Amino acid sequence: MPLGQRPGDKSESRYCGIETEFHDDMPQLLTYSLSGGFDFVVAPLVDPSYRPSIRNNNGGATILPVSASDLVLNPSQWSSHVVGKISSWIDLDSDNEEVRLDSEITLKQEIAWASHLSLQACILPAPRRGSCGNYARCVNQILQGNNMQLWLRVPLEKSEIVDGSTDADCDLTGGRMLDSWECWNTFRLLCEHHSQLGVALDILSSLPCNNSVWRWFGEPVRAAIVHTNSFLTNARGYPCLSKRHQKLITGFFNHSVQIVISGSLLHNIAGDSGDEVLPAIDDDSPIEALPARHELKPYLDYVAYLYQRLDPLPEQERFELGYRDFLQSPLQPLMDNLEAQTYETFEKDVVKYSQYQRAICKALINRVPDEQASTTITVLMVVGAGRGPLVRASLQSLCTSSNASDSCHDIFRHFFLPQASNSQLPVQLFLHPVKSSCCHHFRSGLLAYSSSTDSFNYICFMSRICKDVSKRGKLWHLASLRCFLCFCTLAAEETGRKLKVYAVEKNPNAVITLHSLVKLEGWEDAVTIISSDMRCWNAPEKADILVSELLGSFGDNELSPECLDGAQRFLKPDGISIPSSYTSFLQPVTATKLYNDVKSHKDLAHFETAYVVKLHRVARLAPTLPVFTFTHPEYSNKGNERYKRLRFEIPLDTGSAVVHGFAGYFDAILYNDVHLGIEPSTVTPNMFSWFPIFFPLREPLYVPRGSTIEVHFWRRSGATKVWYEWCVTSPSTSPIHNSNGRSYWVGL
Ligand SMILES: C[S@@+](CC[C@H](N)C(=O)[O-])C[C@H]1O[C@@H](n2cnc3c(N)ncnc32)[C@H](O)[C@@H]1O
Repeated sequence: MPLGQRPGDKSESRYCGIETEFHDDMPQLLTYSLSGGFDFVVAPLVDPSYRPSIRNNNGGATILPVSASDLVLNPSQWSSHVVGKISSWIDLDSDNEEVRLDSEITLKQEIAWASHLSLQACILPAPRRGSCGNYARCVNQILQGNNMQLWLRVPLEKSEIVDGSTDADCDLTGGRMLDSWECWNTFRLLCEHHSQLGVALDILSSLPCNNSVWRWFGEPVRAAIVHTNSFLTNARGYPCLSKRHQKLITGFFNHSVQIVISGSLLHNIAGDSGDEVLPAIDDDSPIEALPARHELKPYLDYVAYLYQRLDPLPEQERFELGYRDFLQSPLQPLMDNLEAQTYETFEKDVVKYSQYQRAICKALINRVPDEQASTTITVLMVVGAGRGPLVRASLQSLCTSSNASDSCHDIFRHFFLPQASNSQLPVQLFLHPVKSSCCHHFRSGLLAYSSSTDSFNYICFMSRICKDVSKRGKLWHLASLRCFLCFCTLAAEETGRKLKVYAVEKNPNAVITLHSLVKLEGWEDAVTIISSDMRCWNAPEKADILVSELLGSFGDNELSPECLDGAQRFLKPDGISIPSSYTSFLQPVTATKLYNDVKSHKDLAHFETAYVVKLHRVARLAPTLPVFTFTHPEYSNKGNERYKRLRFEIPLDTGSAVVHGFAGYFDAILYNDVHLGIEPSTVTPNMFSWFPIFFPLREPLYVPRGSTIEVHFWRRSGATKVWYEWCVTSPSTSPIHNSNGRSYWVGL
């Protein structure tokens, strides 16, 4: 039975398993575990006393001493409720040849039996020593001809450095263990990063430091085995986990990692009768219910409590679930014409347009003093207008371009946000009639701030107000002075600046929409539509303000610099560009899933291509560093080619790590203090127009503890295209990726 109902969560981490000993009555074992509330068992399939050589020497039975015939459960029960546990005694790198051979035979026999049962996964015991070459060879061989997932068991353990030891030392049983991640890394390297090889992490009572733990979130961790001796005891005698353990388990829930409880009952909970809930097995089950309470139920209950305590997934996260770690080709809005569907998605991002509107508003106020507001006409050109959202934002900024309106956004935030969830919010007599055209502005302003869980209430609230406006032609209000200001501001078209707008767009399909928008909104007097590439349009006059949104996930990667260089010809010498600058950022990441997806194409070109991707199962190994900055207008002759060398310091306590590539982001200054971007430390909240970009490496880069990663990035251009090249020179050297743009480029 799932741990709980978390709206939007359909991931594996809803299910919790239990590790069991060998039991020759599998149906009974399963019934006991499922009726105790667990969803699956991690169980040995073969009697642990079995040794192939002993059987052969004795000339004994040739059949495996398995826990049950395949017939005792049906195939869907085997595959949904049983994870096989390979015998823990096996030691494929033993110096003792008999043990080694027995181990190899047993491993193969057990996996063959698990495949026959259609199990989804088997857990492999942790390597017994640092040198695990033969173990890895056998597992690799099995992986080549089998669809089953194999999860290598590894303790989540990293001790301090012992004098005379090297980080690569790894002995999981002999007490010299320094970093279990090293052991995992060696094993998966030997198995060539096979996509069916995962990790089952043993969670012990003490945890290594945070940096080293978070490394694992870029690795294919499938299960976290939490031992009962990791649990503390609360005041009532029940098991609970330390704050750090809780945080870790929450991290696992958010990364689709399944929890498995292991060990024996260590908490004596007097008088706890606990109501039994029988599992909902919808399979055609021959299992007879055994209602005995499971002795580890208190541990399960605690894990379920942690799960149920999670916040529901925000609406945006839910919408983006399907995009997590899904590689997409970046858009090429210059070379290609975007489709209606793509514009539709852009236009839903109210936060983005709200930021633009704020920037335009501030620029208008700075450019035209109040006393000249009614006489000065500002020429504003939206270059790359698409279907018109920035034209709308520009015209709406008129309503907020009086000085009083400077604080309009703050008023929205401070006055409405705390009260909007109050469905009784009074709409009272308002001193100033509001034109219905302001209503749209007001709505988008509020929606821009409606990203909290209360968004539904905002919308309800707004629709009530809007209804009032349209019914009576004016809005009534008598609340606080701040609110009065706010409404005055919204109603202040007559005090706002005067604009003449040009909307320049090269996509003829979007131009059709622009024409109908202008007609629909009655903007014919204010807006002129130009169907042209901004780089070759001969403007009839010069612009005071040039507004564009030509940004990609990496800032300049949709060729904003080249387009705006072409457009600045028709910007007045003292004119303003919105955005005024943008900067790209990079950081090294462990991203096994992305690496495997790129590798699955089996060609070089995919390793030399940048992808747009909603990063999820990644470990960010160092803070971001800025890469390329472009400012507009740009009157120097420095051109748009760039080169940057970056040095990333991985915190010492992280330990060693593997880098599969670099995550890229951008931040743009729209105007003065108004910015927007996706760089993690300054990200614009609730904006969803851009996912990060990912630049892969052809070979995963092993980064020993305490080393620096030195990366080189180039932005290069030719007559028809722009492209990036990249390489690593420390701690080891990679080839230069995408030389001359042979695999990936953006068309001019
Ligand atoms: C990222 S979209 C943004 C569209 C719109 N501003 C929005 O926010 O929805 C970029 C738009 O710029 C247009 N565009 C790109 N390069 C252009 C150029 N050189 N001249 C004119 N339009 C261009 C594209 O066709 C596309 O409609």
